[in-house]
Amino acid sequence: METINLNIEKALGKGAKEQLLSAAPKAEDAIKTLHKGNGKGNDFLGWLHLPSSISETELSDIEAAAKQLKDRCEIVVAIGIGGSYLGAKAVLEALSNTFIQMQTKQSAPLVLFAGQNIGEDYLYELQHILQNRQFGLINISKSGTTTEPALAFRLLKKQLEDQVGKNEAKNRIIAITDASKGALRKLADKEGYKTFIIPDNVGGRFSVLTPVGLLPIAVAGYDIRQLVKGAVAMENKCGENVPFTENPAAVYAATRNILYKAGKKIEILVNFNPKLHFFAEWWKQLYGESEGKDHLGIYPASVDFTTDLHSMGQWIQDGERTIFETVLSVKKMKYKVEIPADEENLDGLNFLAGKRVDEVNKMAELGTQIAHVDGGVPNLKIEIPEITEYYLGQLIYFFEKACGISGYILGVNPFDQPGVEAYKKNMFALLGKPGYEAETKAIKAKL
Ligand SMILES: O=P(O)(O)OC[C@H]1O[C@](O)(CO)[C@@H](O)[C@@H]1O
Repeated sequence: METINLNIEKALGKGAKEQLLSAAPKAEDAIKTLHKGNGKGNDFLGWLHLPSSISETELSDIEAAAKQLKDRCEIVVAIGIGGSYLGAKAVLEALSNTFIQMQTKQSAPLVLFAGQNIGEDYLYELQHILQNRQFGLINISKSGTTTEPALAFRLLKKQLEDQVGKNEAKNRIIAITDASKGALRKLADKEGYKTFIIPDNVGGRFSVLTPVGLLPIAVAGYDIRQLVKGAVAMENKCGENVPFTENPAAVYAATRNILYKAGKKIEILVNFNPKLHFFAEWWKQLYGESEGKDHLGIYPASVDFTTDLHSMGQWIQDGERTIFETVLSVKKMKYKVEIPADEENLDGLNFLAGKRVDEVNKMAELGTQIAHVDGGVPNLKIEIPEITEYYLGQLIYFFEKACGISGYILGVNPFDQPGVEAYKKNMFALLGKPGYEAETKAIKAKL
């Protein structure tokens, strides 16, 4: 099996080797701190050895629960937001047929998502689609108190109970939450739902390799063992005793911090494969919530190329020089589409006849890299042999490990997210939640 490969040749320019080597000690310290568990946020390091510590019993339990839903449901709605949503969404978007919702024959339930927004029309349309369908729910919330998923669950639980009765609904609802705390734990225990636990020491954005991500992925029919296997391979490749230059997570973390110090405040995660769109959304939460604090942190952005070359391409080529790119480059496509010759050649495309579509895409990728580097945009490249469970598992762990290292190099606590509370406090105050009387008064005075 191959491994994903990080290429930083086009990232640092002249003196790259020296720059990288002078950044090595900080990265090595960060790795030591992570592995000793004596740094900031050290009660949230459960992800570090998570892949290699998942047991056969845990995997079988997840697969059995997935089967229970598969046997009963044509649609399963995974309810959650942030880290309780994006990991599963990223993997499913990457692996699924892009037009899965149009397919009439499904070998596994269609996994839809809810609780990741408060869109009334979204929820109305989802409820409408679920009418008279055999559906089930996976309700995911680590805290068990997040408003968005709680609201979606209240609506969908009622609908399910109305459609199949309370007893059968219990066979179709699985809760993934804390072992003892939170409203969801209370509710699940009271109703007698099957539950999975999100370990205390694994933060939401690092939880894709727990049941949070694994259960929806297994329900959709994908091989969670391969996903975990890939993550284990990367856990070894980025291990504590791997020398700096051979540890891709350390090199990535060090490189992005060198660039940040040089004024590159925005990192754009680029894909040339639309299936990776949501992988970038997952990555944005991982890096945004981990590093964006104490008025520090690279702003994680993303684009889908070549689509966005026709919208954001101008800015990237010519705008303020505060950006760098990290390109997710997929080597091998799953399918083959050849461009046909055309006798009339009215579109002038006969020079491409006989080539595969991916050959055109690869030249677009190379051409873009050269143009952007020429335009002053440092370029990192992560080569992914192909989009499979195994390589996605590698990619997930690679980014998680690099995120921990990068956060420590930056000097922040990469494992908390205090800033997210501000909007919640205001929303509750505005909605008049009991207990928020003083905040309600204060916020109303601002209106
Ligand atoms: O799983 P929970 O507790 O519902 O949280 C969902 C998301 O909300 C946040 O806590 C932010 O409010 C994220 O860190 C997390 O991934």
